[in-house]
Amino acid sequence: MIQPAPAKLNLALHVTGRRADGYHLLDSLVAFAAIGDHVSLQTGPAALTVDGPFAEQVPTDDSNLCLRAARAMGAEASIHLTKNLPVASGIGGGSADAAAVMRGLAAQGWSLPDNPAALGADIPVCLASRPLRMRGVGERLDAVPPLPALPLVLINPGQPLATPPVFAALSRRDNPGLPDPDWHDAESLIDWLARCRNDLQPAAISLVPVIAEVLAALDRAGARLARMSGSGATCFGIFDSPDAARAAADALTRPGWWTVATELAPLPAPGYISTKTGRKD
Ligand SMILES: C[C@](O)(CO)[C@H](O)COP(=O)(O)OP(=O)(O)OC[C@H]1O[C@@H](n2ccc(N)nc2=O)[C@H](O)[C@@H]1O
Ligand SMILES: Nc1ncnc2c1ncn2[C@@H]1O[C@H](COP(=O)(O)OP(=O)(O)OP(=O)(O)O)[C@@H](O)[C@H]1O
Repeated sequence: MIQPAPAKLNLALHVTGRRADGYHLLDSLVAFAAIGDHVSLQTGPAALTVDGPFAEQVPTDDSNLCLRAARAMGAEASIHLTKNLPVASGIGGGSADAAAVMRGLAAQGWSLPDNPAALGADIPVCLASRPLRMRGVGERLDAVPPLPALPLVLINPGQPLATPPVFAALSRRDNPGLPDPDWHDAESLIDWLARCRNDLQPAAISLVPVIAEVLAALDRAGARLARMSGSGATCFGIFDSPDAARAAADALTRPGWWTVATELAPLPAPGYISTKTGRKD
């Protein structure tokens, strides 16, 4: 059984506070791209094999989030991961993989872990794998108006960036939350997004300055809006048409950069999981 593990995009991400345990309170519009990793699962002794363009950057020992997800469900599974997404890149690769394993095992009758977020703050939203407003430290998920088709270019400049140092480099942690979700087409969504930010972006640029170059390159290539996702370093640009996105991706190919033209993922197929209820849709 093959499960998609689509790339997570924080189209907007506001940091609104910090809990006593050091985790940050977020308010984020999260969506998923039509590109991602894949996991396939077979019953059998716990094992992991990995292929794909970024296979060499992924740990294959017990620390791999695929194996940790299976273990958290008490399941024995032989897992094959195709790693198409850059690692430590702000698009949730490891969380998407773990969520895909959980979805696959749940479809085979295993129960989801009591607290999927224990493996990563992004796992609840990746389990749902549909556009949502994410709040708290990732556990509060609310529906949003349907998102329009969005032609996208994703660029990762080839420098892995771990999440904790980006949060640590924040200069403010008490920013206002997102404006009320209010869009009905691509134009109104872009207008709404332009009123939002990624509060982690300046902190990430202070650690990996090439992120600013990626954003400027997306702007120059005609992006209607260019922004970093998550804790970086991957950035996305929104374009007027799939042709414009493809042309920009061709023009923005640089040695060491991962550049892809894509779009938002279609809504999840039957079988995806709502974490609030733990039921299959
Ligand atoms: C930045 C986001 O990608 C936005 O979607 C996520 O909030 C991060 O999700 P994630 O990578 O699954 O994060 P985790 O593996 O749970 O946390 C990694 C580290 O990031 C910091 N962290 C993470 C999430 C959060 N709300 N506040 C934090 O301060 C903590 O130092 C934590 O130890
Ligand atoms: N299946 C996996 N895929 C990617 N990374 C994994 C996996 N399992 C464990 N890891 C480890 O998790 C770390 C974070 O990787 P990941 O790609 O999830 O980060 P990220 O893209 O920054 O995620 P986020 O958007 O949630 O911040 C990596 O340094 C890697 O060593």
